[in-house]
Amino acid sequence: MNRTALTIAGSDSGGGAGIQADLKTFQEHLVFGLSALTAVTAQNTEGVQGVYPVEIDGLQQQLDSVGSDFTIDAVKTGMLFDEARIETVVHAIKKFKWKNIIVDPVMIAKGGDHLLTEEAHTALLEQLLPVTDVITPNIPEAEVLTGKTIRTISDRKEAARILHNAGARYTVIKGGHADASDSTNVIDMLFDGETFTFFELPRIDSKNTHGTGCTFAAAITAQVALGQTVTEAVKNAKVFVQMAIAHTTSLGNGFGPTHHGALRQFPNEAAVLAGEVRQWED
Ligand SMILES: Nc1ncnc2c1ncn2[C@@H]1O[C@H](COP(=O)(O)OP(=O)(O)OP(=O)(O)O)[C@@H](O)[C@H]1O
Ligand SMILES: Cc1ncc(COP(=O)(O)O)c(N)n1
Repeated sequence: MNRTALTIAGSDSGGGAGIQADLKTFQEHLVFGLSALTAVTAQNTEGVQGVYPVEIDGLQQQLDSVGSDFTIDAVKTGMLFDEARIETVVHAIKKFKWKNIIVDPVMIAKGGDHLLTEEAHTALLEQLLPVTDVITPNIPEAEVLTGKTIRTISDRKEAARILHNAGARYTVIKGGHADASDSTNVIDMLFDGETFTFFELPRIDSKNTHGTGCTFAAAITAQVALGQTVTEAVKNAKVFVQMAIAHTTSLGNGFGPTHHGALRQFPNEAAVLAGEVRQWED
């Protein structure tokens, strides 16, 4: 295990999203996980009970500690909380010349709690996007970042172009949220600035989807750290998260976490699933 990935995100005490989802996902890929916490959340499957941002000095020192000591193969950002923390993260990315920056623009937890202040949206667009390799918004996040309503695939394409023009080399607009074009399948769309690539698998009817966005972006990060192309990374991450949703064991009383170890536990099923991903370009 000689590849490393750094997650810069919030802690989810419930273990299904945030730093915990990221580190579990890195470990499942045999990538050594490093972390810098932006905030501590008191959270479970029923919601977010409290948000406690880490002091800016504390965040900066974590980034300096890992950046000055480790070679980092890929970096993932999740909950960044506010503009000051975004600036601190962008400063570290530039200072340590980190490459392979995967940005999950986490804004609102499933229960509706804000994990990023509204004032920080501009900082995300103007400061973080120019250093971003892959951004992975869900549909509501893509709508906020682009100011466009997204209902159709063609709306999604337009949003991806806007995010590309804002600096993201690759944009993945995920389809977990209401996808008018097809409700029995979930389509994730990748844009590299020229080509749109679509990845489709059946929608799983489950309420245990807490942390799917974090897990998906962390799997992309791990795959990229291992040297995969972004296209392969997105496809493999989709299989990883599909397995994780398919094998949840309802933990907690609300929206339960996914099973991060499912692909390892059921390798034959995962191999079959990998062959079932419908992938096409446009
Ligand atoms: N019910 C589902 N069945 C199958 N795949 C799903 C389902 N929900 C989400 N996914 C997949 O999980 C990943 C995350 O998608 P989603 O759009 O839910 O992101 P998100 O909203 O950021 O996640 P979160 O709800 O954790 O914030 C994508 O790869 C998507 O295809
Ligand atoms: C610390 C932290 N980071 C990210 C999420 C988003 O995950 P979800 O939308 O599945 O609640 C979260 N709930 N908590």
